[in-house]
Amino acid sequence: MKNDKRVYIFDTTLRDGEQSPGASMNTEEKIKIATQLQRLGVDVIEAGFAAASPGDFDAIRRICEVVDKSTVCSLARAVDRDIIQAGESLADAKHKRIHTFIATSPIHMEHKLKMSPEEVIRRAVAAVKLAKTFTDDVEFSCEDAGRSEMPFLKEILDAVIEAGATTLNIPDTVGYRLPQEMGAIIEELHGHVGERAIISVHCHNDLGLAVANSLFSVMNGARQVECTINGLGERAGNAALEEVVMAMKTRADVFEGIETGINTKEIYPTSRLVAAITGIEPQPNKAIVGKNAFAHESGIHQDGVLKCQETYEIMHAEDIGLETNRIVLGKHSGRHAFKERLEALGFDLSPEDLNKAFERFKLLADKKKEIFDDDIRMLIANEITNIPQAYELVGLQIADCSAGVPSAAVTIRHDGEEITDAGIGDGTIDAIFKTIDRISGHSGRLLDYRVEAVSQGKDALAKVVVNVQFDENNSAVIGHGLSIDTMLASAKAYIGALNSYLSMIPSNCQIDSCEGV
Ligand SMILES: CC(=O)SCCNC(=O)CCNC(=O)[C@H](O)C(C)(C)COP(=O)(O)OP(=O)(O)OC[C@H]1O[C@@H](n2cnc3c(N)ncnc32)[C@H](O)[C@@H]1OP(=O)(O)O
Ligand SMILES: CC(C)C(=O)C(=O)O
Ligand SMILES: [Mg+2]
Repeated sequence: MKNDKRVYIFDTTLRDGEQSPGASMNTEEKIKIATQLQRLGVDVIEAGFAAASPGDFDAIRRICEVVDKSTVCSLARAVDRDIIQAGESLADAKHKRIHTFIATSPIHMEHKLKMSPEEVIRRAVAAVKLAKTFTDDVEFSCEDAGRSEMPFLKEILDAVIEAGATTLNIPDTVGYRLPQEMGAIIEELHGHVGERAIISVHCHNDLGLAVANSLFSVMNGARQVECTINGLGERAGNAALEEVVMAMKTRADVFEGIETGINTKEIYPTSRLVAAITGIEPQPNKAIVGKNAFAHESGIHQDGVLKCQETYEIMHAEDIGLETNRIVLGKHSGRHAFKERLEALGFDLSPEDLNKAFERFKLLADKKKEIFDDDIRMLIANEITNIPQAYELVGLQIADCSAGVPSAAVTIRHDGEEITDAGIGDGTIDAIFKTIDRISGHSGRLLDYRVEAVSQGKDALAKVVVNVQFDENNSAVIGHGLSIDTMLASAKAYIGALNSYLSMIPSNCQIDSCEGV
């Protein structure tokens, strides 16, 4: 490791990030992001490419009005017109940088630029000199440095340092390099440049190595890292700022006191803002800012985390500005996590009831991807009640009601015996309720029927509430039913109402003995 400890974070979300297909942002949106990037503590905000369009020029100009701590940077080809526009776009910046670039790899020089290496050096020097007339802070990039020849890189870097460049950026423009290779390139260039300028890296993610390559570069002397929020950027994107920063923080033992100016608690809010504005959501399993990055789904992990967070967490959700980690209840969860969530929701169940509830929870989790708090509340309210379950639904079959007569076959357990019957109705629900009436011998009058979705998603539970009057001398009773299937929830609700009704009448007053009373 080299001695100097400060690594500058150069954010290019508004420039290279905007080069992600579909990520174009308008001026107001860019201002919001720039303001948040400053709050995050980035050292340099690359606000755009002034010559690209009047809109880009205007956005850079406006960003200069609101950003006063971070340096605002404008990108330009090694072309006079671009550099003049970059300089003009930064006129009002408190701290300004012009970033000029030209490709240095044989393939780019020959086929794209159609320039000799000598011409490329001449253009680079002229560009830096012109940029210097606008600001002292000039960055020069050797585009496609990852595929450029080392002697030529050294030659052009010497020339631009002489012309006044203060930061030398070494981009792996096409994401070709492996971490050890990138580290070796940076080590050699850092050794060559010494204290004459800051070495920067700009890694693309074509092989998924942008962050690794950036980290190896830092280990070998790079003191500026160019990166973007959520890893946005041309093609497969750039190195993700949040990953670079959190890797150096979490593995401070390896990075030996390396520091950035980033307030990591602003990482998550910044990520959300960029996702909301660009409409590009990080994948759920994306490191640091993905929806699942601090979520634990399986019972063994949940148990471990509940006992000691560090068993399965190398950093904490709070470090990046998330309120807390997430224990996701689902089919892989165990009793510890389930009990903990019940207690958090205010349920204090006996061990026996907890076991009962856990069994129901597992059955539900087999059918539903994620169990939300509302699902649990309903599950408990519905299943752990003191109402004796005189009748219990065992099975339900309904006939296709798109043509013909709606019908239902219902199996109910009563007094240890399973009874099956079938009936027809004016609709499927009517057929279900009438069949339950036939089996139980109680005839209910449906006063109200309501159905609503509990929790979120396509597989949300259906909650059915019925209000039924089973005899004229008693008031109506409410029944609740919960299932991912609305018909099943309806049958459960109706049977629930029946059980409530039966629990209200004297226990010796069974239907047989009450007949004729
Ligand atoms: C690796 C990167 O991310 S580089 C940055 C990418 N960003 C952008 O391209 C920003 C958006 N770009 C644009 O709006 C346009 O491309 C503009 C305004 C910059 C230029 O548009 P045009 O003048 O129509 O040129 P066009 O884009 O078609 O071609 C690029 C030209 O610039 C030349 N060029 C490319 N890079 C450089 C450079 N760094 N320095 C000098 N010339 C360059 C090319 O050789 C080509 O020149 P030619 O017209 O003589 O063949
Ligand atoms: C303009 C340069 C720095 C760039 O984006 C790249 O080479 O990827
Ligand atoms: Mg780039």
